[in-house]
Order: sequence, then C-alpha cells, then structure tokens
Amino acid sequence: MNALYKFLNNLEVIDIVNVFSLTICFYLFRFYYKHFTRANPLPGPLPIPLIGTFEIFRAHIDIDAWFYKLTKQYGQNGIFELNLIGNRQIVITRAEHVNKFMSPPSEENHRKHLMRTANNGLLDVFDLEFKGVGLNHNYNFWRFNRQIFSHAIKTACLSDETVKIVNKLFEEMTNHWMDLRKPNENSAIVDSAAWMRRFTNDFISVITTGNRTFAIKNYHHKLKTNEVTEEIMESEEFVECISTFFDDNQMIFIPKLLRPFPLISGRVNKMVNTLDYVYKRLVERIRKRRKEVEKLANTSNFDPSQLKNDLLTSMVVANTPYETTPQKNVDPSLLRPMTDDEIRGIMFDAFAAGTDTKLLEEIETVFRDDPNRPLTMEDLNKLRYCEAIIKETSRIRPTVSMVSRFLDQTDEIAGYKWPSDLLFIMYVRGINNNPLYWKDPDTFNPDRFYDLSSVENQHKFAFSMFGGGVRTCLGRNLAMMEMKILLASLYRKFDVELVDMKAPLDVRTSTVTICKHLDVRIIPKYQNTQ
Ligand code: HEM
Repeated sequence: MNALYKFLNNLEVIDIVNVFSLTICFYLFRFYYKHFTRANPLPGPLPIPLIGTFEIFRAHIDIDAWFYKLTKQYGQNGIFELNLIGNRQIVITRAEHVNKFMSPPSEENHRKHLMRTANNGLLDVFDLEFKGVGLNHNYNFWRFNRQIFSHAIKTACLSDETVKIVNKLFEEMTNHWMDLRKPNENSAIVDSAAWMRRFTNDFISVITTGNRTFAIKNYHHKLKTNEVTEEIMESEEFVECISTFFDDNQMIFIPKLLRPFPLISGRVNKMVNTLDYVYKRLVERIRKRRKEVEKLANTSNFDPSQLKNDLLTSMVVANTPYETTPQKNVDPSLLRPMTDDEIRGIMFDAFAAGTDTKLLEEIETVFRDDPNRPLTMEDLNKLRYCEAIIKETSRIRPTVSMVSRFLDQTDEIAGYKWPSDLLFIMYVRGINNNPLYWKDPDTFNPDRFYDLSSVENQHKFAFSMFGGGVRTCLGRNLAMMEMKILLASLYRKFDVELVDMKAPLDVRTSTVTICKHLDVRIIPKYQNTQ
C-alpha cells in the first residue's frame, strides 16, 4: 500500500499522459486485431473503435438510402456486414440466403431464430420487450398474443363490413378534399401523405376498437378553419405520436449500454414519452370497453352475439365464457384471458402497423355497371392489375425495407457457419431490386406481377412485402384489401397529378419508409363528384 502511495506520489503529468496514450494504443490494437481476425470476414465499412459504423447515430439519416448505397458497394455476393458499437450485424441482399428465416414454419424451424432484436437492446425501456406481437422478445408471450391477434383479425378480413368502412371513409375524405377547393376551381391540391396518415389511423381505429378517431374530420376542420379545439389536438397528437415512433424506431436496435450517451439519450427519452402517451390513451379505451362488456354481460337476457365485432372486444372476451367463436385446436396453455397490458401491446401493434392505362381499363371493366356504386368484396377479387401495381410499387420501394432476425443458435447461413447471438438483417429493398432476379429493376412494370407465368418462374423470396415464415405480417390481407379499395376508388373518380414533378420525394426511413409530404392535384372525373 505504501509502495503504491509512493509510486502515485512520484508520478508526473507526463507519466499520466503516457499511460493514457498507451491504454488507447492498446485498445486500438486490440479492437482492430479482433476485427481483422473475426470469423467469416465479410465486406463492409471499416468500423471506428467504440462507435462501429458512425452513420447510424446521425439524427435524420435516411437509413434506407444508406443501406441501398452499401448494398451497391459491398453486396455483390449477397451478404455484407456492419458494426454497431462492437456488435456485428450481417446484412443479406440475396433471396437464396433468407431461406432459414423466411420459410413457412416446420416442425424443425418453428422456434428457431424467431426474435427480431438482440438481447442487449432497449426494448424493455420502451416497454415493448414482452408486449404485443411485432417486437415481443419472449417466445411464450409472443405465441399467446399472435394466436389471439390472428384469430381476431380473421373476422375483419372476411367481413363485408370492413369493405363498407373503407368505402365510407374514402367518400368522407374525398368530400373534404372537394370542400377545400378554392372558389371557382374544379381541382384541389392536397398533401396526400398527411391525409393517408389520418385515413389509415381512422380505419385501423374502427377495425380495432369499433370506434373512430375522427382523424379525417378533425384534420379537415383544422385546415378549413385554422381552429384547434381540444378534440382536434388530441386526435392530431395521437397520429403524430405514431409517426414519431416510426421516425426513429431504429432506436430499438441500440444496445442499452449506450443510453446515457448525449447523441442517444435525448432520442430515447423522446421515444419513451411518446410511447407513454400512446399507451395511456390505449389503456383508457381498454378499460372503458371492459366495463361496457361487463355491463352488457350482467343483463338478464345477455347473448354473446350482442357484443361488438371489433378486435378490442374480441381480445377482451378471448378465452372467457362470453367468446362467441372460441379458438379451436390450440395449445391449452394459450387458452387464458388477456390482461389490459397484453391487449394494449397488441393494439399498439395494430395502430403502429395500420397507420397508405391498365388500371383504368380494369376499373372500367369492373365498374361498368355503375361507376358510382360502392365497391364490394366481390369486386376486390377482380382487381388483379390493381394488386399488381401495389406489389410493383412495394418491390421498388418497400414500406418495410428491413426485416431482422436474431440468431439464437449456431447455424449455417449463406454458406458460412455462424455463432449464436448475432443479428441478421434481410434488406428487402436490396433483394426486391436485385438485377439477378429482376430485369431492369428500376423500371416500374406491374406486368411482372400480372403475368402469371413470370410470377411462377420467379425465386420465391425475390419479392417480399410482408416478410415471411413464422413471423410473417399478421395484417397482410387487411392491408392489401385497404390498399386495393383506396387505389381503385381514387382512380375511378379522380385524375391524380403530382403538383411538382421535379420535387424530391420527402420520405423518412428507419426500418419503415414513410412519405412525409406529397402534394397532388385531385381532379374530379365527373361533374357530380362533390
Ligand atoms: C402495407 C401495409 C403493411 C406492410 C407492408 C406490412 C409489412 C410487415 C412486415 C414486413 C412485417 C415483418 C414480417 C417478418 O418479420 O417476417 C410485418 C409484421 C407484422 N405486421 Fe405488418 N404490414 C402492413 C400492415 C399491417 C397491418 C394493417 C397490421 C395489423 C392490423 C399489421 C400487423 C403486423 C404484425 C402484428 C406483425 C408482427 C408479426 C410477428 O412478429 O409475429 N401489419 N408487417
């Protein structure tokens, strides 16, 4: 002890500087030694010590554009790597390599590599770790929630009522557009991105809770009168919060260790506050619905078929005596009622995920009998070219451009043997635009999805829009239905023109790509379109 005291006492500033410099040199040497001797080295940007690849930390970075550039630079063999604070992430850009993650579940793979994020992330800070379906990091909770969500959403997808809701909201929205026309003008200029955010929010709210948020009506009122009432503020804040979550949701991949860092902490706190607000609003709705169900159930002549048909009611009564269509062939351990927190997790998923020539010929053929009649479920099946347009748009610019899976055991992927605890990112946009599978990938050509022979000859993972395998999108049928009705209804009644053809697309990407603003001119085709 004495010797140590003497030693420290005799130290001079220069010695401290030397020790400090030596430590840094040692750290640098060790960092790059480990980097250059890593297993299966792949091409990718050279990492910076402590930070890894810096780009990810830049606020407002267009992650998707950056990944697209990296794919061109490093993805020739369909696989490259990034480093995030010492964590390796493997990016896949070829269809052949996604088999183990995207294949339909089998006895052998139904539990393998199922999680989307690493074990050391921030999911618990955002209260998402054991909640909902999309980001749930616990196999048993995820399975329970997915089972109930999928049972509840099936009813919505098969129901004529859902088609009627989209028709009604569309009519209301377009009436508002026409109302916003300047005096003596036939067409209206609208920010289609802002309107679509409100449309999808209103739609998913009816599907999940049976009640509207009136986001469309409130937005119209705000634009028309410049007046911001409490109701408008609330509905607008809810829409904005969902947007904020998507703006920065790459935060879910940040290791927890980094939370206190200045570039990170502000963004994490903003996300926590945003989610807190959304969670509170959702729990209020759940409690209200529970009371309504209980009140009804306590009446003497109660019949479960009197209950509402929406997702929230289905979840409140799931596995209780009030359920009208009990789940069949389900593991008995999944047959318990849901808690408020569990329902809130699923509702958050639904709100977050649910909150967007030949076509004209097809529309004309389908609606030849009456161009103004509401669209029906039967029409939907005939709108094949409309579906091809949606797929081709999603091929070129997928809404979800990255799908991740966490390797939970050693496995062979893309011809390499990998250790466990490694994050894989399937870069969907890279695969969807890879010239190996698509001739002239930059050319917009919906025939690729219309011509059945070319679809059959395509690699089964060369295009993916809703992911695949055990964790494939639960809302895919509902989303496709909503998009087809919207597209067909829009072009049936209106001509649509971009206001500024030269303006760059105002998109914000994290793992999801969202259009922030897009002015279009809406021109009614018929005089009687109000
Ligand atoms: C155009 C609209 C949509 C697109 C492009 C889309 C795309 C996706 C993708 C790519 C995934 C990841 C799949 C995977 O990991 O393999 C996903 C997951 C999911 N989606 Fe969607 N989605 C859409 C709409 C919806 C809607 C409307 C809902 C609900 C009402 C929904 C609910 C979900 C859920 C719950 C998951 C998580 C499934 C799980 O982790 O088990 N999605 N979606």
